[in-house]
Formats: sequence, structure tokens, C-alpha cells
Amino acid sequence: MADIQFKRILVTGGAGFLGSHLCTRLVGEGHDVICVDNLFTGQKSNVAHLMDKDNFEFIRHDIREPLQLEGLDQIYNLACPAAPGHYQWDPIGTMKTCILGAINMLDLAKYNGATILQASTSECYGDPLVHPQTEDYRGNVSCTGPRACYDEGKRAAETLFFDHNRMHGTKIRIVRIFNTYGPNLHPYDGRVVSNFIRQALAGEDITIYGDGQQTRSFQYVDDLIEAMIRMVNNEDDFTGPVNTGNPHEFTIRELADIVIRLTNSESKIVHMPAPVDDPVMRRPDITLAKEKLGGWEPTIQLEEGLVKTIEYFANLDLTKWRPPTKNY
Ligand SMILES: O=c1ccn([C@@H]2O[C@H](COP(=O)(O)OP(=O)(O)O[C@H]3OC[C@@H](O)[C@H](O)[C@H]3O)[C@@H](O)[C@H]2O)c(=O)[nH]1
Repeated sequence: MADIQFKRILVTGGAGFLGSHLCTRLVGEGHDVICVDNLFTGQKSNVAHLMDKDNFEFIRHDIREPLQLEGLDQIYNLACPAAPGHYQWDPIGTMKTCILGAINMLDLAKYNGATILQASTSECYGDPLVHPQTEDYRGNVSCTGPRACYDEGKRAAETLFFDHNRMHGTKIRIVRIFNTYGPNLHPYDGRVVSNFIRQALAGEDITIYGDGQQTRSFQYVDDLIEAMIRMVNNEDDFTGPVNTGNPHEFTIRELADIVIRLTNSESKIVHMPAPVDDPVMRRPDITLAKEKLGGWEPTIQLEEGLVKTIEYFANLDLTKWRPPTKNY
């Protein structure tokens, strides 16, 4: 029998920010891609350019419900609202997506003998007391605060992945994704990069929450997609968890100044109250990713990535976009 080069790959959250980039890349490589999304924060327009391809299929489905599919080789489990405002809008629903979604997709992976990747998060480290964050740091996470539905949901999903692996031998991969940005971010996503760019382009006030001295490390989406693909296809059965992020760290005030400069905006900066449990600093240690993922490291630095993202936002017709919730 001829060796089949292309794989059948399920991407949950495939119409979302990250999922749409992943689907585009996998379809372009000739794989048979099934995109599942409930379209809560995902958008059909993100995958519109794939709809007429023979090797792409879109299914509107919520992974909190079981899904039966045959012949899968790989699953990328990306489905979950990721912006704090939107994941806190229905916190019980978010936790169900993390936990029931993980169980349903793990069972599907087991049934198919597929390798499954979990999109985990730097939020597993909570408001970290270790800096930069290494994978063996167990985190400083509130289990009762408003972020817990996501932080603890994602932590529980990691637990389920490892238990499935230990109980059933399911082939698992876990990446902990640090703040990521790029085209296809929802204009009303509510996270800092999309907010600042949207505000700057419209000449509206730039909303810094708190004093702006908190830090984040911003990864351009293409670098993340490369890391995820290398992770799923690694032949050492390296499960992770592995950090993927860009270790260059910026204060939120610095980000605001860069966005204002790159957009030639006349927007003013205003300060608003800091969200509860907002992490004070965040930066990935990517030593493990470099070692295990064939020397992977980010190739696109902040200004270059922001220019591409600003260009995307400048061409959006905002009258065609509906905020997923009022929290943006
Ligand atoms: O308009 C805004 C939005 C956000 N911010 C601040 O910018 C920082 C980053 O906030 P974001 O909402 O973009 O993202 P966070 O880092 O808080 O959470 C993210 O972390 C990693 C991912 O897993 C998730 O996508 C998300 O939870 C925070 O300090 C936030 O308070 C602003 O100052 N103004």
C-alpha cells in the first residue's frame, strides 16, 4: 500500500484566532483538515478562504458535547474563549469547555489512536512568583477568583491529559502558550493588543488597566503555529508541557507607546482600574522548547509583528463585527 503522506487532522476552535492560522497552514500543506468551532468567539470569516478547498471541512459544534469522527491522525484542541473578558462572561461554561472538552477530545483521540495537542496557557502559572517561568514552576493560582474558571480549567485539562496518557496510553502533547497576537484577533477580543490597535486607529483613548508597569511577553502567531506543529510531530514522544512564547518582555505602558507610534495616532492614554488577579509579570523561559523542538525560537519581534497586525486591523470593516460579549 502506498505510504499516505497527508494526515487527517481535527482542529477544535479552528475558526478562532489561533485555529484559523493553524487550519490555513495545514490545508496549505495538503492535509485533510476538519475545523470544529461553536462560533462563540471564532468567526467563519477567518476560514472563509478555505471553505471551497477539497481538503477542508467546517463543522459547527461545541466540544462540551461528544463528537464522533473516524480516521483521525491528529487533534489540536484549541477550543476555548481565551480573552479574560469573554472567558469570565460565562465562567461555568468556560470551565466546562476546558474539562468536558478535554475529556471528549481525549476519548476521540483514544478511539482513533490519534496524537492530541492541548492548547494550554501561561495562565497555569497564575500571578507568578518565579520569573521567568519554567515548566517545573507549579504556579500561584487563585482557585476562587474570577480568572480561575480559565486558569484552573486549563490546569485541570492538563491533569486529564496526563491521566489519559497514564491510563490508556493516549498520545498527548501540551503547549503552554504565552500572550500571542496577530491578524485574525477579534477586533472586540478585549485583550491588550487588539484593544490598543483598535483604539489607536480610531483615535479613541488607549485604556491602560492599572499603572501600566505590569509586563507581558508577546509572541507573533506564526511563531506559535510553527511550535505547535513541531510539538505534535516530534518523534521522541515528548509530551511537554512546554512553554511557547517570545521571551522579550515589555511593560503595558511600553506597548501602548509603540502602538501609538506605529499608527501615528493622536490617541491619549487613560488609566482604568486593574482587573482582579491581573498577573504582575510574565515571561517564558523557552530553554525546553529550543531543546525539544529542533531549535525552535521566535523569529518575529514585536514591532515587525505589530506592523502586520495593524495592517490587518486597518482593513477591517468594524460594522460587520459583533462583540462576543460586552466585556471588551
Ligand atoms: O485594554 C486593555 C486590555 C488589557 N490590559 C492589560 O494588559 C495586560 C494583558 O492583558 P490581556 O487581556 O491581553 O491578557 P492576559 O495576559 O491578562 O491574559 C491572557 O494570558 C494568556 C492567555 O492564555 C490568554 O489569552 C489570556 O488569559 C493585562 O495586564 C491587562 O490588565 C490593558 O491595560 N488594557
